[in-house]
Amino acid sequence: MPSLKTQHQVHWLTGQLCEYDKETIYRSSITARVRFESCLSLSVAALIFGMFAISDYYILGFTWELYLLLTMRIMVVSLCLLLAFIIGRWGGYSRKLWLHALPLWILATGIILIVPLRPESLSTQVTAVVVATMAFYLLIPNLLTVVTFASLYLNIGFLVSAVLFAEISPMLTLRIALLLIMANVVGFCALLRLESLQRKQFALLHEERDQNHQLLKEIAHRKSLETQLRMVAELDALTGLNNRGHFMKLAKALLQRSRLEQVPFSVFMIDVDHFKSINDTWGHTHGDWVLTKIADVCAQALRPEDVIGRFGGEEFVVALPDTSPDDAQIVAERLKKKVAELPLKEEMSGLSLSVTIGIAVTYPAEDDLESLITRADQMLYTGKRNGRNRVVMCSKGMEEG
Ligand SMILES: Nc1nc2c(ncn2[C@@H]2O[C@H](COP(=O)(O)OP(=O)(O)OP(=O)(O)O)[C@@H](O)[C@H]2O)c(=O)[nH]1
Repeated sequence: MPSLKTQHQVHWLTGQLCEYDKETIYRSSITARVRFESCLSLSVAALIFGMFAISDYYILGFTWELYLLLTMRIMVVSLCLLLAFIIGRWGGYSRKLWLHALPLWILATGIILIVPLRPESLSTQVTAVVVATMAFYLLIPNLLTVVTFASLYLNIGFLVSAVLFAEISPMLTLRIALLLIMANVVGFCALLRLESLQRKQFALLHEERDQNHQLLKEIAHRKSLETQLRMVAELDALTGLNNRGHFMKLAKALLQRSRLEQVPFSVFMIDVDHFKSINDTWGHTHGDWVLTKIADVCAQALRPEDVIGRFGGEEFVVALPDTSPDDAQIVAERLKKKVAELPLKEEMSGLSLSVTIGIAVTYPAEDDLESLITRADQMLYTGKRNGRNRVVMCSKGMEEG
């Protein structure tokens, strides 16, 4: 089993997985979370942005600047809420990246536009820009690349706007620039760490899941091999019946149970009559076919609790627990009849297929299996001697019938 040592390459600057396919899978896996969180945080950000209209009123009073600001805020809030709704319904990083970038750029534009309309409250606005920058990086879930560009746009735009409309001194410009750079560096590094950690964790989980999947496949493969091996060891390849060894094992267990339950136990030895001539006349393939058909008849005619085996060649053996001599006779006759009625291949129409069945019954089940089989075999050969196509019974204390 491979160990969990694969290094998951995360890009040092973007925090994204270097393998495109893995990055796509990662983005798809977080789609639902991204939709919900983006929708929520964008809505909150838009509403907070809108609420600053109150301070606009206190600073500007009913002036044309206030109306302009109100119009701008309403547009920004409406657009952001609309985009938050769209992202909540359909947004995901994997394909619609622009959809996630757009609200950040709209918010940034809104913040930049405040400077020319309220140049006297620049210090408050610097704080607002720093807070907005940190919110871009850390609160609104987005890709590092998307956030970085939106944040640079906000910061550079704000600085240029401050120089142009608030006419700040070079020294103040430098101080504000340094403050904004610091906010960006902190935000960028924090998000970079977060992004790469999340992806590494995801990649590890994914790898672990792959390995578990591989392990399950391996287990299933081994189980199927085991089943195949068991079948080879226990079943006859031609007929699918138990082979001799496995039959003996199962039949011994049945005999033991019959002994404990004090019920009769019967054994059939079944031999196909004149089977050699079937082989000689139609070939071994047809002979094999006949054997499989007889095996099917046995399987269908007997109870599920009876154990059937191929004893060798054209000879079958059946163990029937809780079966009295009378019942055994009836079952064997029925079996013989079903074999005789077997529909044969067209070219074998001249064949009258039959079996001879020797039965041995023990009650109480005091004999061992080997001696029961020997007695059934003796009955079988009695049947063969007496003309075949018959059932011959011998039970303990009984003469052959
Ligand atoms: N097609 C085929 N023939 C088999 C198989 N195993 C044994 N035989 C053949 O079965 C034949 C058994 O012949 P015999 O033992 O003379 O028995 P029989 O011809 O059925 O005669 P009776 O049992 O006395 O009625 C032999 O020719 C074997 O080669 C098998 O798996 N497939």
